[in-house]
Amino acid sequence: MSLIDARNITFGHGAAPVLQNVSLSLEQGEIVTIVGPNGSGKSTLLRVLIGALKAQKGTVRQKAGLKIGYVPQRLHIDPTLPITVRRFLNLPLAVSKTDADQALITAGVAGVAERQMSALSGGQFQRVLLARAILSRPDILMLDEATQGLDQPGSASFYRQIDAVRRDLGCAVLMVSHELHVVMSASDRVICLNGHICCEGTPEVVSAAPAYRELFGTGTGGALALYRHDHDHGHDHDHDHHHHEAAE
Ligand SMILES: Nc1ncnc2c1ncn2[C@@H]1O[C@H](COP(=O)(O)OP(=O)(O)OP(=O)(O)O)[C@@H](O)[C@H]1O
Repeated sequence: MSLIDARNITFGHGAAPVLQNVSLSLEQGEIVTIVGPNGSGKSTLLRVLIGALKAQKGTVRQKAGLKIGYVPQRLHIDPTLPITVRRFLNLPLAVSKTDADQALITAGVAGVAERQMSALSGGQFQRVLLARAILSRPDILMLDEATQGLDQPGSASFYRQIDAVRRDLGCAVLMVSHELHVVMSASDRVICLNGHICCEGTPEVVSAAPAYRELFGTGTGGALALYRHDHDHGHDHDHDHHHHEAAE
């Protein structure tokens, strides 16, 4: 079965629904990106999927024993509170020194273990969060706008790291992002969310879809073609859209 399978999710923080009839499933090893405007329910959807929020309608089924490594959108650490990277990695569960060091290597920040969290650059900080998520040996890595505050080379490099981590752990990746061209190029599947799912499919299919263009314009087409790494294999999970032409 799928790692996670959400069907017809409806959720509201108050009276007005934020998510309406959203269905999504994730298969082993896939990289799926959720894009959508501010306030479109992306973070809320991730929190429903991990079980932090309970859907008012619909079901979320997780494969038995599923482990999710969650990298939040923001994590505020009080700068006056001294805490080393190594201590941080031992929260909430103690891990061995070897495992911690290995996770830092996998996340691309070998050697920062004894530094203060407050002394890390934005990119290093996000990689330490990634290392902490890796330590649980997740089946799914979930990243919520994990590259906020990084410049474009910084986030491109972060996403390359994610790809490497996926290969190392063999996990699936579900991420939320605003950076359409960088992220879409690295995804097997893109889901365009605006309270409901507007369109979904391969990056090419989504970027050509009218609903996507209405939300984001057509400006990313060229960049997408540039950044897209070549997939020479077929995607057998293409969706039923009729527009299969690549982005211009
Ligand atoms: N704890 C909460 N209580 C009340 N409303 C909330 C809460 N969290 C989010 N919302 C509202 O739910 C809607 C969706 O928020 P969400 O954070 O899921 O959107 P998002 O797509 O992740 O946005 P962004 O791109 O700005 O991060 C917004 O209108 C937001 O104000």
